[in-house]
Amino acid sequence: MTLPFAQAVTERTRTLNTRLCVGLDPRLGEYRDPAHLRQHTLEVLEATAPYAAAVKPQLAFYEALGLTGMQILEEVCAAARTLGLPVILDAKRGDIGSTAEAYAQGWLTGRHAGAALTVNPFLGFQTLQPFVQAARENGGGVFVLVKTSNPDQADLQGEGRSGASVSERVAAEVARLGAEEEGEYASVGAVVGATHPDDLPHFRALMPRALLLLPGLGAQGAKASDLAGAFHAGGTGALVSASRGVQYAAGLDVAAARAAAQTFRDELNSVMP
Ligand SMILES: O=C(O)c1cc(=O)[nH]c(=O)n1[C@@H]1O[C@H](COP(=O)(O)O)[C@@H](O)[C@H]1O
Repeated sequence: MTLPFAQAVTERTRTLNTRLCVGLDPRLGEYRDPAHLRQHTLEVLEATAPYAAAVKPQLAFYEALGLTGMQILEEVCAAARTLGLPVILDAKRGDIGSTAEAYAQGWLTGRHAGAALTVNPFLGFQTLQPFVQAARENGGGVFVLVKTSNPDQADLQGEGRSGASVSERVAAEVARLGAEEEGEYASVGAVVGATHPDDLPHFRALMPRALLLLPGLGAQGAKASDLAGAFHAGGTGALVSASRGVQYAAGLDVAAARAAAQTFRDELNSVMP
């Protein structure tokens, strides 16, 4: 039987001793044509899979190629499933409830059952419900944007008049949703940028049963050695993702992508609590 997303990730972290999430964000400008992009992306996926606890295709790069891109995305997801790799669909979706239902149907059910989706809570906490429900019913997961990795996140995510930042209010909702579920980690996780290492223990404590997704390793400047605060004892509870830093570690060299994934994995392992 297939494990639900959060358990599948945690199981893979323990079995393979890795908490790296390989991001697959293929940029057409790096390639001769979409066929070349497809081939390289699938090669990077296969080469880095042994070092990865999960894989995270960013939908924007596939959507940018229209129908061809969507076909490539489906192939990437199917290849990941064949390799036993949990898939995080990075789409940052969010909309009023009835529209959210359609997004949830498209990305968390059917062929994408068991996958996780990044979701944007900006329209209100009720709008998270269709995603959470679809994830729970289909053994999937959601990662709610709590504190994103970009420098200008504080425009909206910083402290407001109540004293609690928007990030902290979203974190409280993630914790509340997680508390509704049984098991070690809940289906509702959270994005917290790896670029905010000093904040990680705080958010870890605010969302004790959430799987945290930490983007920003490599290209955005985050360092594996600063990220221990996101993990629980035993080195579970978080995934650290790098996209450009793996896929384009040295141009299109697939061996370099594999080596970069291995190095990130080892650097993370060396600081685990
Ligand atoms: O949800 C995400 O994964 C995400 C959240 C965030 O706060 N910052 C962030 O960079 N990301 C995604 O993580 C990836 C980062 O790519 P690299 O900077 O190349 O590793 C991109 O696909 C981003 O969309």
